[in-house]
Amino acid sequence: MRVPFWKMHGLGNDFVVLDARETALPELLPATVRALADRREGIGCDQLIVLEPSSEATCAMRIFNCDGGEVEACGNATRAVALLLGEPARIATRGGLLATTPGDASASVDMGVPRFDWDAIPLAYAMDTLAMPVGWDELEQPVAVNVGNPHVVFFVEDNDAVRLDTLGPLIEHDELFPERVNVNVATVEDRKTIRLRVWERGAGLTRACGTGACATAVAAMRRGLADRQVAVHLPGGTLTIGWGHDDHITMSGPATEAFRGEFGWDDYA
Ligand SMILES: N[C@@H](CCC[C@H](N)C(=O)O)C(=O)O
Repeated sequence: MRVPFWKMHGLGNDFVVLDARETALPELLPATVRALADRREGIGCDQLIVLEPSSEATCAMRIFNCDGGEVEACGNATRAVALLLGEPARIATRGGLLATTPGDASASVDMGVPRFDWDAIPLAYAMDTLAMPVGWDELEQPVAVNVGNPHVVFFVEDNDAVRLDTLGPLIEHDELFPERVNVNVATVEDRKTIRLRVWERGAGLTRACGTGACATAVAAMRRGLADRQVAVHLPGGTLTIGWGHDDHITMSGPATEAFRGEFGWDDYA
């Protein structure tokens, strides 16, 4: 079976997008996801995205990290899919129903309402999620936020100096996080500007993470460090994040189609 795909990215966080809205695909096993995502032997991506039909939305979007695991949310991929759909849409994800508005090589997404209760993150036991009494070396007292998927956010003097390649996996796999966690290290430049690096659950260091930008912006706003709209600068570029008085987060930023192709399913199954 030949399967067409789009290769897309949002600020360098890249995706292989498969369209199963009209023609169903065979069952997607974790090993197939890993093989397609492999940058040496496969097509290569941080996340594999599958579009499916939905009775409640324009389409459903399934999200798989490059380690093969299926997850609830991906901000950058939602903007990429918004661009593919080409008109205002509602996209059903495991993390919630998202309203999207495409622009010219960009898109805005209503990312829904963030959650802060310890069991909604989820954490293994009850604690204050605005200043968690935990630490890993120089990373201490993070904020925990669920924006469809789980995040912890550490505010530091200089986020470029943090050894995220070693601390990220330690924190991701800590038993405090029963569903693992995305790890954000952020430096607040001023009330409208944040610098961010992200260790993504199931994908490692990426050029950008849309949900990480949302979680970090909301965490900074809850801590009283930032205004209700901020520019979040990631290694791959900048996202604008707002947290409205209706409690909804809005994310705006670029999305890019890199190329299209097709592959033989049996080569990866
Ligand atoms: N790159 C994404 C997030 C992808 C999922 C994440 N790694 C998780 O496991 O929750 C984004 O742009 O939000």
